This record gives sequence, structure tokens and C-alpha cells, in this order.
Amino acid sequence: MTQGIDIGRDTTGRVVNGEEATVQGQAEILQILDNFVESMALKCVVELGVADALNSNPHGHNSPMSLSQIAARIPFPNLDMDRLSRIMRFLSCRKVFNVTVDKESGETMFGLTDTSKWLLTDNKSKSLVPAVLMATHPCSMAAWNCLSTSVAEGGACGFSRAHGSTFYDFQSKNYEYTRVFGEAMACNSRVVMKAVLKYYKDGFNDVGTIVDVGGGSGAAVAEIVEAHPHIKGYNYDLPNVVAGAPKYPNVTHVEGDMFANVPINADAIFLKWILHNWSDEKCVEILKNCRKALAEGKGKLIIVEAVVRPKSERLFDLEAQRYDLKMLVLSPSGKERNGDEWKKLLELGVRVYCSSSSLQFALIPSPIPILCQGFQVVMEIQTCGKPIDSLLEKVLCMNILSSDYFKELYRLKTYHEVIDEIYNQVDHVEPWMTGNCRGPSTAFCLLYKFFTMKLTVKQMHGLLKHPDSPYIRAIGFLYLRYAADPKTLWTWFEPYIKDEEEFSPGSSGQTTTMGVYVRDLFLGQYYFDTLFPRIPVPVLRQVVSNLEKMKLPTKTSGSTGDNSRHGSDDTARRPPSVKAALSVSFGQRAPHRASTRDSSPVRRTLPPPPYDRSNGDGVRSPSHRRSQSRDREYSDKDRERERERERGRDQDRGRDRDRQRDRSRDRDCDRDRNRERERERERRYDYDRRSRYLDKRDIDDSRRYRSRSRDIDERRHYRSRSRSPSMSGNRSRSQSEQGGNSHYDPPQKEGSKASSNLAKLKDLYGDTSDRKGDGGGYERAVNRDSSGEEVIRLGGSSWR
Ligand SMILES: C[S@@+](CC[C@H](N)C(=O)[O-])C[C@H]1O[C@@H](n2cnc3c(N)ncnc32)[C@H](O)[C@@H]1O
Repeated sequence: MTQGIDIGRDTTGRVVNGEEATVQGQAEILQILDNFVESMALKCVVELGVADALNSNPHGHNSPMSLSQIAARIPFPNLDMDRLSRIMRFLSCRKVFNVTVDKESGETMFGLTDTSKWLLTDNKSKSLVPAVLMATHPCSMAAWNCLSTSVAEGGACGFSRAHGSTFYDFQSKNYEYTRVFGEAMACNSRVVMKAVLKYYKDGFNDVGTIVDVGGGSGAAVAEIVEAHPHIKGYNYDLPNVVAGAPKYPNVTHVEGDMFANVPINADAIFLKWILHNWSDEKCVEILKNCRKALAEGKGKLIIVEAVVRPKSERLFDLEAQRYDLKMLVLSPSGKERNGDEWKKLLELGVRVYCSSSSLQFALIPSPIPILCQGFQVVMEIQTCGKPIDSLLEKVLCMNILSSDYFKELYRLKTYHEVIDEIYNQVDHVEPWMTGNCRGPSTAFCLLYKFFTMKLTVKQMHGLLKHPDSPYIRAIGFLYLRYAADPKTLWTWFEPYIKDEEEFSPGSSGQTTTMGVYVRDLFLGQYYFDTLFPRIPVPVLRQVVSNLEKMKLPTKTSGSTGDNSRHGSDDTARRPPSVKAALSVSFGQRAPHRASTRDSSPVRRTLPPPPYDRSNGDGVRSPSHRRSQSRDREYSDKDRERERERERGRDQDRGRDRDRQRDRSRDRDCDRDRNRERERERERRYDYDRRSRYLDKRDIDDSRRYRSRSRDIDERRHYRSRSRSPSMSGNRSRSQSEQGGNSHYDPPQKEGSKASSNLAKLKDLYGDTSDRKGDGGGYERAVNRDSSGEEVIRLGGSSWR
């Protein structure tokens, strides 16, 4: 260390002593402070047209010129040559112009550089002249003089303080400033659009109409339609802006207010440098209006914006930060956003299908680093607004959340994977499992899985029209019945109200048509002994009137077990164990049913004989496929085992009936006195039964799961090739993400044998503390939509 002298480093990393460092600091401050000198010198040469003069050399564009030759081409008769020469000397020093000495005359000669070529006015796609004039305009500069007050006092921004009105209001009264601003934007557009069209060119292929919202003079959309003549372009902006906009081929100017609406239906909306003018809340308003203008269930939002990076590493990084301060001065809530802020905003304003696996910010040759990203806009289904866990009856919901099967569904990451699972595992759409397997049905677990994924309009259409299985369709209708805004139900259901596809919603095998099922979903209050969300009376009245007009029945047919809650079909009965379990575990009784007490065990435990509806044209009918899958699932051995189990169950049921009868006799004698005792008995009974059941179920489960898993793998292998080319890739990705192999690993039975029955009860009946983990984790997973695009689920786990 040098004695007595502080050692530091300058900005280039060079070691400097204390005194030098101080001087260096001074120079840096002066450099920052006096940057305005560069701006003003630039403005001067732009207003004089120096670059254009140099470009007009008859000896060639790049031939240098003396000062007098330049002056001769500048249309100002009283030009001050001395002043001009000092400005040229300074800007040459700053490498804006090239300077040489003529060997013959000894005269100083000036020429254009790659920098000063950007100051040419006739170099349309490579000119920043209007940007220079806008930035240095007195109205803009006045705003900067109010910067410190706006920071110190908050409230109005610099521009509003300087001019007494907001930036865009001021423009509506000041034509000249509007023109300067419009030209600056248009010049920027010409520069940036070259890059956008180069880097995002394929993104426009599927677009027929595009609206440039806040498009200014329309320069950007004009570039788009010029490059893609198949596109019809609209430029949407405020009336005063549109009034002064030039005509462009294939572009229609439309005036309006983007906060009120976007009145043009389009395949794509283009938003360039709009959102940076506004707060998140205002941006959400704009984004929502944009979404409404996009074709239902599809549509693309293309956003071009700056992205602020924390460090100034790349060419335009510092410029993005400067733009942020420009926003701070010019608009009350505008700002340039960093990557996280963009994600947050888009999460608030629009769910997006992104064309890459994460938001990517392209650095492209433009005045600032830009986010140029096309987002496939997702239309969410208009929901009733309830949280997911209150869409279904509480007991059913809790049973689903705590069921092993539902927990295993975490492995399904995409809409298509859930559809596959329905195809493979669902053979009725009752809420509860049939036979001795007491618990929520696979259909309802998968329905709940869909709730957590918040299906889009496009996905819903995919479900309702699905050709592979009526159960896929039925689950789609159930999703709507439970989750959609009741006011929207008729619109969803109406096209299917006479649908002729046959299937059996219940486990009895009794068939009905999809149309009848859909009507029953409307008209029924109960669904196989569970309660449906209420449809408001006026909505229901309208539905009934619509059905009457269509000459269709207005009473339920009973296809959903809902002729009445008490008199429903045998197969709709809630198993007594479930009823008992619910009352014990959740302090909530399942609906009381005489038939449940009687418990006549008509519930079908063996699969019904496959009925073949093959139509002879080689197309597999859903029932045929299902029977095939059942055939595989239920081998002869399995059938024998199942029969044994059924015999055991009959005995169980006999015991159940006796106990139930006892209990009801007790109640008749002295209801009050016995109520507590009965509860205790129920608890013990249930606990014992559960323990027995669980031990038995452990064995059954692992058998069933193993056979299912094998079967699923076989079928997936076949189906992933035959149905969805994207699925195999997805599957392997999601599996590798989980670090698992392709086989389902049954729950860890051996180790868990030691765990207490209490833990098992908790597991079975719902320790809802892990609910979040079930529902939240995969929300952010990268999914794939039906068009094969990656999907970012920006939304959290809450239902919106
Ligand atoms: C920063 S400029 C961007 C212009 C253009 N998108 C571009 O990149 O060149 C913002 C544009 O939004 C327009 N604008 C502001 N408020 C608007 C409103 N309420 N409705 C429609 N356009 C609006 C302005 O007139 C201006 O043209």
C-alpha cells in the first residue's frame, strides 16, 4: 500500500490514489450533469439539417465536406459559422461526425458516421430525428424541471405540474405537440417494427385481423400489414390522434377510448408501448377490454415493451432505465417494468399461453431492450366466483381432497393427461365410488382436478365435444354445472340439449342420452344424493321456458338419481359407511335416507356385461373401449376375487342393517337419552370397520393400483401415439420433473403398516392441512394447450 495515500479504482478498474479518485469522481459527475449539452447539440444539428446536408454531397454520400460546403446546403441565410464550427467540433469529439483534414487545402472536413446516419430525415426506417425533437421539445423539457417537486411532494407528475393537465389531455389541446409526439412514436415504430417482424414473424401467420390499440398514427400496424398482406389492420386511438393520422393501405383508423372498450373483434391485439404509460390497475382495465375484443376461446395478444434489467450489462439496458424516468416525468403512474413486474401484471390482467416455456425478453436492435412476446390469450370460463372447495358439498369435497386417488392425480400436469385419465378410469359419473370401495368416485376426483386447473373456454369446448368417451363430456358438463356462472349455463348447455349419445351416468348401467343428462343437470336439485349449487329462480324459469319452447320435458328424468332425494334409484345410494364416516369425521351428517338404513345391496360391484355398440365402421365406440378396458382390468382371477369380496360384503351389509335397525329402535324409545350413546357406538363401529376396511383396502388397493398402473401404461403407450402426438413428450417431461419412472408406485404400504389407525382415519377423512399442496403446486407447472403450445399458469391456487 502506498504510504499516506488512499488507493481506489476508477470506473475502468484502474488503481488510482485518493486524489486521483476524487478528480475522477468530479469528472464523472460533470459528465452526467452536462449530458444535456449533447442533447442540445444534437437538437441543433437536427434542426439545421446538418446530417442531411452532408448526405447530399454530389461527389458521393460518404464524401467529407468542409464547413462552408455544409453551410451552403443549410437553408438559413444568417448562419453563424463560428458557432456551427464549435458545435461540429464538439460532436466530432463525441464521434457523432467524422473529422479529417484535407491534404491539399488543409481544411477541416466533416463526414457522416454510423451514429450521425440516424440523424438523416429521409432515412425513414433508420432515423431518430423525430425522437430527438420530441425529447428536447420545450413542453417535454418543462416537465423535467418539475421532477424534484413531484418526487418531494408526490401526486401530480412533472408534466402535469408543468402544464396543468395530463400528457394525453394536453395533447388533445395542443396540436403541434401531438404531431411531434406522434412522429416520434412513428419513427420509433419504424425502427422497432423491423425487429419485431424479423423476430416474431411466424407469430403473425395465423392472424386475419389485428388491432393496434393505442396505435398512434398507425405506423406500427402499417408495417405489420405490409409485411403480412393477408392481415387486415386497425389502428385504434384517441379521436384527436386518429384525426391527424396518415392513410396507410389496408389499415383502418378507429377512434375511441381503450379504457371504455376496444370495439373491433380481432384475432390479435397489438400493444406497443401502451402498458408502460399506466399503473397495473389501469393496465388490467386495458387488458380486459382487449380480451373482450378477441375471438372467443382464442386470440393473441402481442405486447412490445421495454424490460428493465437491474444491471446495465447490455447495449440498451441503461436506456430502459432512462425510459423509466421518462415515464415517471410524463405520466402519473407509468413505469418501465422488470421481468417479475411483467409477470405479475400479466397474471393480474390476462392468463396467457406463451409461445415459449417462460417469459422471454428479446434483446433486439431497437432504441431499448424490448419484450416482444406474443401471448395466446386464454378465455377463462365465467365462474360463479366461489372458492374451489365450496363448489361441491363439503363432505364430498373433503373426501376427495383426502383420497389417495386424488392425491395421486398430482402427477397429471396437463388437460390432456386428465382427459386420458378419465378415459381410462371413469365408468360412471356418480359422486361416490360404487361397491365396497367407499370414497369419492374417480369421476369426481378428476372433476376436482379440473377445478384446480381452471379450464379455459377452449378446453371446455374440447371436453363437451370430446369424441372418445361420453364420460369426458359428462365431466365437462358437471364442471360447468358446479363452477360456471349459472347465468351462462344455458349458453353452454343449449347445443347439447338434444344430444343423442347414449351412456350410463350411474353405476347401474341404465342408459340415457347425453341430452337428457344435460337437461337433468339443469333441472335437478340433487345429483345422485349430493346437492347441486342452486340455480337462481329467474335463471331456472328462463331455462324451463326455453325447454318448453323446444317442446322438451321440464321435469327431471331421473338420469342423475334425482327424482327426489329420498326416492332415488338404488344405485344412487350413499354407502352407509360413508354416511357414518362423515358424521364422525366431519361432524356433518350426510343426507338422511331411509334407503341407506335399509341398505339393500343392489349396488353393482362387477362391471356390467360389456354391451357392444360398435357401429361397424371400424370406429371404436366408447362403450366398446370401456368394456375392453374392463376386460383387461377384471381378469377371471379378479372376478373370482371380486365375487368373494362381494360375499363378504353381503355379510357386512347384513350386519350393517341389523345395527342400523337397532339404532333406529333405540331412537324411537328415547331419542334424547340415546343420541349420545348412539354417536359413541357409531364412532366405535366406524372406527373398527374402518380399521378392518383399511387393512383390507391396503391389499385391495395395491392389487388394484398395480393392475391399473400396468393397464394404464399399456393404454397410454398406445394412446399417446394414436391420439396426442404431444403427450408422450409431456409425459416424459413431467415424469422426469418428478424424478419418477413411468410406473405408478403404490402408496408405501409396508412402511405405513406400522402407522396408527388414527393416522389412517386422518388420511382417509381429510387432514385438509395438505390441501394447499395438492392444489397449488401444479398450478405453475408448464402445461400444454390443445394446439401444442406451452402454457404458463401464472395464476395462483385461488379461484377467480
Ligand atoms: C406511448 S404511445 C404509443 C403509440 C404506439 N403504440 C407506438 O408504439 O408507436 C401511447 C398511445 O396511446 C394512446 N392513448 C392514450 N390514451 C388512450 C385511450 N384512452 N384510448 C386509446 N388510446 C390512447 C395515445 O394517444 C398514444 O398514441
